[in-house]
Amino acid sequence: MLNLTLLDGQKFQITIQRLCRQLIENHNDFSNTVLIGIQPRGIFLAKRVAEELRKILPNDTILQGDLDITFYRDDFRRRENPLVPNQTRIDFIIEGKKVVMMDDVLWTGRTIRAAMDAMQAFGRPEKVELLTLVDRRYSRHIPVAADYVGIEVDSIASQRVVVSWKETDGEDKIELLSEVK
Ligand SMILES: O=P(O)(O)OC[C@H]1O[C@H](OP(=O)(O)OP(=O)(O)O)[C@H](O)[C@@H]1O
Ligand SMILES: O=c1cc[nH]c(=O)[nH]1
Repeated sequence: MLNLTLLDGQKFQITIQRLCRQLIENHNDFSNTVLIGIQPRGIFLAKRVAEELRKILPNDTILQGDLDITFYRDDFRRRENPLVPNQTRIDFIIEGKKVVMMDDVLWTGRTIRAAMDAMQAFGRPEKVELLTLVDRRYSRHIPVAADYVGIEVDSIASQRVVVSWKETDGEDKIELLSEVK
């Protein structure tokens, strides 16, 4: 396996901060905006973004929840091994709110499609946006585009992008993994 580091350390943090500034530019305060991280790995991004926003806007209430999409996946019945669901934790109203969905990687777009379905159970938002840390370009199976992008990566299907987080993995890092034959 060949591991290429695309982003880490201070540059990783600067990218998160830039995404926060872009959110502030578009949303001003966060009184009508909520952040939703997609389980399992989008929640690390959503929590980090929420933490940074709270530092920049200490007087704002930043609402952040976790959305599990397991039962909305289009391959739910096709999997050989049963999928184990994660927790959904949305303890606020999303009806009429601006929702910023977050996931670490955007690839085929199927996770985001499932997230749109899963979110319907919680009401009708005024608007939904998508923030992703890594956009693997030209690989969509579904017409999904992100409104906020950390980095864009050109890659082939056999490669994999892996995002590591300081909180759980010991360091902030985005890697592109390629199989060497
Ligand atoms: O745009 P997509 O093709 O849906 O890929 C993006 C998703 O893939 C990853 O999850 P995971 O490692 O669980 O992959 P999986 O959804 O393919 O199982 C990642 O954390 C995103 O949620
Ligand atoms: O490269 C990829 C593709 C899907 N999901 C990931 O986490 N990485």
